[in-house]
Amino acid sequence: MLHPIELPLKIVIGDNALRAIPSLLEELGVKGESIVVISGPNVWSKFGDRLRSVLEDVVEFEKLDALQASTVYAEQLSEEVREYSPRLVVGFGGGKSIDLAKYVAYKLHLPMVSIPTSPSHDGIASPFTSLKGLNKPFSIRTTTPVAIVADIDIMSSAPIRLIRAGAGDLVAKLTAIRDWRLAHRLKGEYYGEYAAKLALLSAKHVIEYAAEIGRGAKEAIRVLVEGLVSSSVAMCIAGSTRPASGSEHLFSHALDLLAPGKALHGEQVALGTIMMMYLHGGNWKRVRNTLLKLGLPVRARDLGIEDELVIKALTIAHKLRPSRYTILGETGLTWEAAERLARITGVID
Ligand SMILES: NC(=O)C1=CN([C@@H]2O[C@H](COP(=O)(O)OP(=O)(O)OC[C@H]3O[C@@H](n4cnc5c(N)ncnc54)[C@H](OP(=O)(O)O)[C@@H]3O)[C@@H](O)[C@H]2O)C=CC1
Ligand SMILES: O=C(CO)COP(=O)(O)O
Ligand SMILES: [Zn+2]
Repeated sequence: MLHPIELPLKIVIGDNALRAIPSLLEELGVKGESIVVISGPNVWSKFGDRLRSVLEDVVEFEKLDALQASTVYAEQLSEEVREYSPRLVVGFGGGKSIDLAKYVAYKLHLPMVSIPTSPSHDGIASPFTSLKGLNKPFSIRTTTPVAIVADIDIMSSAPIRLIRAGAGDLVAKLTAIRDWRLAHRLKGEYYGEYAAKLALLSAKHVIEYAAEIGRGAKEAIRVLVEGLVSSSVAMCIAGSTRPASGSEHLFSHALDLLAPGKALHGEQVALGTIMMMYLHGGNWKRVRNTLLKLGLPVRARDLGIEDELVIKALTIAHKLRPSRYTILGETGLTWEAAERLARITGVID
């Protein structure tokens, strides 16, 4: 079977990285052309002027609102963008804006540039998009950003909760990789050792700097962003989210169905990692301590999620993506096993 790998062409990370945009657009052959920027209202009111000042002398641009990460909204936005006949689409903001821009670019067969304003998850350089309203709660493949501009000044000003969530999404690779290896051994699933090692490296990287990231220290945000990019690249190489998403993500997807909007993606997968590490027989206490250092919640209660919902999520998680084998097995956990797991690991009282 062919295994095409699509990688971003250019990744610019650093202080005031927005200044690299004019030359980047020239390299991409869109100087003097029309482009569309998709961005949310908070981000645009905070940083819109900065982006405008680097774009206005180089391209004609239209800014469209990123309001909802849903398929209905993404389809509507695609039709609006089509009317401007742009040569390129930019996503400027958190996960919602980047995901919408990836989807629109995919629908219109356009290149996409990712300009994340928060280090909140590892979709910033990957070809995967999470939208509500799909008939599955997990991401779909859309388009790999042709370039990523990660401005550390802007990203380090994101709310601390978003920063910590991004670190949680990387800690999750500890169990995602174990699940992938298990699926390879038990089910003969393709396993890419290089992609797995790269994803694992991103987790080890944030664990080493957990205290600094937890405080939101600017130098540590760069470490976090590099980890997020590295995990994204692992997904590009694997051709799927397998190196980045295992049973801990299934648990989070189950919570999204049962308790939508309560907690951030990275917070939920981090909580899942404690429990899935216990099931894998690994050092779950070390995972828990890392989350504490990062300032991430280690109890469902601290995320406003009732104990009962945690147990329920654990019992349905295995059904959400039956093609992806994990430590939860094909039949999943009984209510009693799920309750015991959540109690032993301190996720519920
Ligand atoms: N593709 C993938 O692999 C993945 C995608 N996701 C998806 O990403 C989304 C969540 O992303 P997330 O970034 O957590 O949330 P959002 O994109 O919803 O952003 C959260 C809030 O933070 C604001 N914000 C972003 N950056 C800054 C900043 N620097 N300063 C101040 N405010 C800021 C946003 O403003 P505004 O409203 O202006 O945007 C928004 O109000 C979900 O839709 C989730 O499904 C999650 C994991 C993986
Ligand atoms: O969140 C992701 C990787 O961190 C994407 O995973 P899913 O494919 O499970 O949505
Ligand atoms: Zn994730």
